[in-house]
Amino acid sequence: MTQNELIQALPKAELHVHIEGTFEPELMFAIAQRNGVAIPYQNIDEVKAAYQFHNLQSFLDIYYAGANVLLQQQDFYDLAWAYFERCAADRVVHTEIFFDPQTHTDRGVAFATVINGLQAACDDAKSKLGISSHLIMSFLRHLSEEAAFATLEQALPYQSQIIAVGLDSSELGHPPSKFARVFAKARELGFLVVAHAGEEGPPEYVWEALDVLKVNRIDHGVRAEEDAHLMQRLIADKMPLTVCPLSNLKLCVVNDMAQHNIQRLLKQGVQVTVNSDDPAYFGGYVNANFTTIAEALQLSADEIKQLAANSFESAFISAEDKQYWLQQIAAIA
Ligand SMILES: Nc1ncnc2[nH]cnc12
Ligand SMILES: [Zn+2]
Repeated sequence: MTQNELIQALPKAELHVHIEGTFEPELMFAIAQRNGVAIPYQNIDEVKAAYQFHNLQSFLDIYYAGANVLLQQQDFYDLAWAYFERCAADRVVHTEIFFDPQTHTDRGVAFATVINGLQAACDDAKSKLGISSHLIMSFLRHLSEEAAFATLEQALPYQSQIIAVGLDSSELGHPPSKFARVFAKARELGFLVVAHAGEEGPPEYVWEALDVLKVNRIDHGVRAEEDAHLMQRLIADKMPLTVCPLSNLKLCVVNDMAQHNIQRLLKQGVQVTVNSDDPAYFGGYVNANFTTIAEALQLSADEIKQLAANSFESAFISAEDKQYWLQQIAAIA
């Protein structure tokens, strides 16, 4: 079996994907047209030409603009369904999907419109494609903690459909500690918690995510490598990092995939996983992330299998389900 055949054959879980970041230009045009919303592009080539980023913020500006065309429940359904079809093609059998309610509610779209559309697609993914999923509601960290509290309040009627809360958007200048109280409240209510930390931000932000927010997983976390004590802590706690290689390359977190630290982190015993983050913007879904690092870093078959196994170890699924998928992985030669 070639490396790419192995990657294709392995069952995988995706734990770091923003549903708004799966918005392919073709679907964006179709939804813009049916909703009568103008977009600042004439055609698909113009869209793709605009996707040149030099840091996180330059991406976020374009990402939030793209989300503006999403208005109806059907739009959120179509967005998520298109993503699930990509999962099926990549043998992603379980996915934990971020959505950013504030990106939509701040434009006057009801919370119910967003979550009902996404949930209907999750239900169909289970019944038609056999893909299980969870939703993770992410707070936008460039907005206030008060706004995050208001969003948490809006989510309460849907709590059974939301496994965790997260923290995303512009990292620098918005440390995890800014959201200490709202995360404490979310934990008290029974939500699991995750946070983007150590993508562009320093190791101190990863410490805060661990010690102040008390996260169950760190999203990105690649800058943790700069702090030896933090590395020891992540390893001792078996703290998952949801790493997104193509994202890191496109947002200039790394300059060259051959320099990406995911293999070093793996070798040191950090529980790293491979994820797509915003695949419509960064050039590929889960398997493209795997194949790109496998080639650039010369990953061994065992390392590739370990990364797939880590995705289930790190998922918010039952011990029985973890065991089942780990056995499936072990059975692949
Ligand atoms: N990579 C990323 N970092 C922070 N916020 C995001 N929102 C969508 N993608 C993101
Ligand atoms: Zn992300």
